[in-house]
Amino acid sequence: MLSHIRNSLEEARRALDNFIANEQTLKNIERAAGLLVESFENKGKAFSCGNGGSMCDAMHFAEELTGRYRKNRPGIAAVSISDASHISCVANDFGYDYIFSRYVESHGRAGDVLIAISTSGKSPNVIKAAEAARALGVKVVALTGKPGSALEALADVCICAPGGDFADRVQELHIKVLHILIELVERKLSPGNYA
Ligand SMILES: O=C(CO)[C@@H](O)[C@H](O)[C@H](O)[C@H](O)COP(=O)(O)O
Ligand SMILES: [Zn+2]
Repeated sequence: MLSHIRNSLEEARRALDNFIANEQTLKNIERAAGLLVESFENKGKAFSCGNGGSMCDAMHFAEELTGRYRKNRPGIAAVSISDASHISCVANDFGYDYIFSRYVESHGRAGDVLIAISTSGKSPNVIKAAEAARALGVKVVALTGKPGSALEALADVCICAPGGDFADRVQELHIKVLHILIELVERKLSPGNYA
């Protein structure tokens, strides 16, 4: 048991070390934060979506913008596409592949930002959301695993977080990226919190 615990933590440390060492990745995080800040400053909003653990990440991201991250400040317009009644209706009537894109089509406006999260970069519903966003002029920030995915090809900015053959290490990097994005947005929109 102990060796599995140690191995898992060391694997996570290696994934994080490799991630930090990629200068382009850090620049992409900076660019993604810039897109979010520009959108919020112009009365835009952020959507976030993903499947399974990535839906939890999408929810986590949005609630810390509308609610609270480190310190109190005015709410910021962000919504995760996770309403169960919407998802059950669209999945039932149109198909699971459309659960996110239909929402983006309903609420998306040019200048908004979609945070599209998929560890494989292959989930059809996340890809369709990115396609719907592009068609509307909504900027796409993709969080994926290995570089070269279909989702990356649709993104204005892609933050690739390679983490091996499984989703878990990738997701652990994604939540770090999401927290950094929130912090960068807060630093820009509520600088007093970081004085
Ligand atoms: O959280 C995990 C695995 O850590 C799973 O629930 C995982 O999110 C699901 O298998 C997703 O369906 C994977 O989708 P994606 O990341 O490839 O788009
Ligand atoms: Zn958090």
